[in-house]
Amino acid sequence: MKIAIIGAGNLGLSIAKGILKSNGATKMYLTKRNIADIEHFEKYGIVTVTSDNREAVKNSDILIFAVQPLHIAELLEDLKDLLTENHVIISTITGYSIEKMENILGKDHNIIRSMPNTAISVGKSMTCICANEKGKKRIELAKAIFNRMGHSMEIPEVQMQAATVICASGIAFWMRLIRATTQGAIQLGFDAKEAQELAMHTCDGAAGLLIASGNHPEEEIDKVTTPMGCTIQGLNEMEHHGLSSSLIQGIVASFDKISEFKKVNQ
Ligand SMILES: NC(=O)C1=CN([C@@H]2O[C@H](COP(=O)(O)OP(=O)(O)OC[C@H]3O[C@@H](n4cnc5c(N)ncnc54)[C@H](O)[C@@H]3O)[C@@H](O)[C@H]2O)C=CC1
Ligand SMILES: O=C(O)[C@@H]1CCC=N1
Repeated sequence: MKIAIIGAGNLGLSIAKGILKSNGATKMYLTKRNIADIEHFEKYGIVTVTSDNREAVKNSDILIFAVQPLHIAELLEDLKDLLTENHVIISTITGYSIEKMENILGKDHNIIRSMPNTAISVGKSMTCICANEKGKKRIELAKAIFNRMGHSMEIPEVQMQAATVICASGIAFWMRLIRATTQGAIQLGFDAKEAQELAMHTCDGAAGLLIASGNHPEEEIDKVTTPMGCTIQGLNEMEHHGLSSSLIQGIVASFDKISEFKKVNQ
């Protein structure tokens, strides 16, 4: 598979690392306007780093667009004469609809909209995807690409903004919870490094338990909360201070903000 990542910034490079880690390409182009800080990727034999998007498109089958929303329209206009019905065009652009892409490229292209997160660099992204009519035939291929780098879910396009909050911004929300747990552990006497190790692996274990068992979180909580014990004491104190409520309010605030972008972009 020949893959081009157009816009190798934070997310684009995370995807590149995920592809390299999973041996997901035979050839990979990474493009950026100023390539100085990504040239070292050429040490991986399959990677070509260039600021020439046209060269990357001409030599690739799968095109992953990861530029800021502001730049995508101009970029597609510049490249549209090179895009063929065989290309699989995958956008990661927040808030940029399939309709907008079709308005520039027409309906005869395989267009996939995706929402990965930065954990794609370590093969652990939760990636949501949807496709235009033509691209539906390629959605299994897109899922296979993202499944090599984590887990994917096909969703209706109307849920893309919500998926952005839960999965892409979600990485930051979970990081903050891990940091808070780390701070708590330091207060209880662990050094900073140990504290983070305890917090990260406990978090990983909690998610792993649910993924492997398919259980509801509360079922697993019931197994930990000894009556009159320390777990329920801690949990209830957290809830008195609004733990669940604060998370939900944050998620809704994030969604309100992304919905505002959408209005501005329309
Ligand atoms: N950072 C994240 O966690 C996530 C970001 N996204 C979306 O992915 C897109 C990229 O986000 P980031 O990587 O955070 O942004 P970024 O700003 O780090 O990366 C964008 C890259 O595109 C390059 N670029 C700009 N114009 C270009 C052009 N004409 N040709 C080639 N490269 C060009 C820039 O130099 C930059 O390196 C955004 O649309 C964002 O909404 C989606 C999910 C998660
Ligand atoms: O914070 C943001 O607006 C973008 C969307 C998802 C991740 N970064």
